[in-house]
Amino acid sequence: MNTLLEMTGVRKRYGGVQALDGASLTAARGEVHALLGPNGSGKSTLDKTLAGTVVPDSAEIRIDGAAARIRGPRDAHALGVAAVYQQLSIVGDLTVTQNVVLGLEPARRLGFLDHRAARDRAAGALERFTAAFSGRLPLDRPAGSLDPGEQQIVEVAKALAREPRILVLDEATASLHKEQVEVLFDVVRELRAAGVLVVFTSHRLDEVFALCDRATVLRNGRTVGTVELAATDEDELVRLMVGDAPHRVPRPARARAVADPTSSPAAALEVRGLTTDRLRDVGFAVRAGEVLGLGGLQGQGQSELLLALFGAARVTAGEALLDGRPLPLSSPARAARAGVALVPGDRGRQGMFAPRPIQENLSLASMHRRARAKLALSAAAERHAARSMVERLQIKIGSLTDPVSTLSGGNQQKVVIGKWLLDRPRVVLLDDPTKGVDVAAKEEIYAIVRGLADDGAVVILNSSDNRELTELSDRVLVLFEGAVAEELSAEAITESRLVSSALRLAPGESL
Ligand SMILES: Nc1ncnc2c1ncn2[C@@H]1O[C@H](COP(=O)(O)OP(=O)(O)OP(=O)(O)O)[C@@H](O)[C@H]1O
Repeated sequence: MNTLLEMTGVRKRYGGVQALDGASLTAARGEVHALLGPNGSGKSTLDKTLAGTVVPDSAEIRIDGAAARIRGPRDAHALGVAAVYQQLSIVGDLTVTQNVVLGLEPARRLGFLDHRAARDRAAGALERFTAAFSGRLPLDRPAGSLDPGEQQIVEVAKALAREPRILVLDEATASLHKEQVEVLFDVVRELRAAGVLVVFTSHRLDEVFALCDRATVLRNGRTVGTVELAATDEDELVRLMVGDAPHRVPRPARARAVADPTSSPAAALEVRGLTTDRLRDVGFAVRAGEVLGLGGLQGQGQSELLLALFGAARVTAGEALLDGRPLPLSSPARAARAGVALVPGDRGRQGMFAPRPIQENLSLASMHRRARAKLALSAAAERHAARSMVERLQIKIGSLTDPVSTLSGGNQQKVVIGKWLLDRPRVVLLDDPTKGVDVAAKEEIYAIVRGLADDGAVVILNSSDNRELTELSDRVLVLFEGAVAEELSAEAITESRLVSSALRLAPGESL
């Protein structure tokens, strides 16, 4: 093997948490190497150690056989390491070009930045995303005006402009549309052919199998093994990731009675003619105990529909009835009081209060309900409820009183989910809930969602993961351009059918 990178004995402690406890990683040039592990196992910390944004307590790093001292991002850049994280670092007010050249040192002429050279360099990096992509990124627009997927692409372009020999992609596909993921993968394959080492972190095992050559698995801050992906399967990987603990909650024979109109009660939630800036005349009915999936290409109004039902979009026409009574669509506070909960996809902005303690975040949703019942929320009750959710979702924390911002990405998302599920809502709106959540916790979340439905809640699920839609939905509405284009009944919900419905609706729109 043509080894390019060797990291051994990497240790990092944050306060009471031993994030890395002697982790190691050995990878070759011209390889796409996956870094896998449950939430909080230390993947991001290892990525950041390599990129110089985390300084480890101890580590031995060799690049191309030579000892490497990485004490900051500049050291990493000098050694040819560039990294892309899920949290964007682009500056919204700067143009795409300015962002891509940020941190590079473009030629200076007579003391001034040579903007043409900078622009050429940015264009060169964006060019790698194939003509289809770069043509769609307006180089002179403020990057803040682009959609999250495009912003993520700018981030990758920024890393490529450094012409790295090691590229770290840490959950870099999380905000991309499927089509954008494909283009990114083509770029990664080109880099591999050119001898670059790509270290790829993702919770999407389908992506890992599609793209990577080998995988190193971390658990509790230690490396538990490195495998050739061609010689392994998903079960083996999951076993390595979660150990011998039972990780798959057996799928209960879900009562399909809800799908049988003759045996089920009338619709609990009825939506009629719902129209907003992005929705056109959306109508459907959901029974209590039913999980309604939302499918289609991403960005066709699925998130908007959930926001509208949560009172967070400007509804210009239409109405929703819950158990025959009008559901207030004018504010999230009123929707929440009526028993509607939204588990948002974008946890950073909508789902939590990052600087506040974990236990407070877990109990915020239920607070108003208890206050209304004139029950004083004792600190002990808050702690007890939070503790049980932490155990159920295996949220990896130091202490319940630590700020949420200290948790790993996937564990933050678990807090957002836990917060709403503690409240036993009547209508549960899930917007890509398990993005970035590890396989074991995903199964636990699925079990909780099914449990809520079995207890009679109305569940509406938007997911970019077709497998998740097939696992959970009793029925799927396929959306296109803000309208319901097709309805798939239980028997028709397969991954291939979901993909073909989405694509068939948008001929020529696959990018
Ligand atoms: N800045 C920080 N302060 C305190 N603790 C931290 C900090 N960053 C990470 N940790 C802790 O270190 C551990 C490892 O976190 P890390 O982000 O590396 O995990 P991960 O494997 O990338 O998780 P995920 O899959 O959820 O992204 C976690 O328990 C996390 O809470």
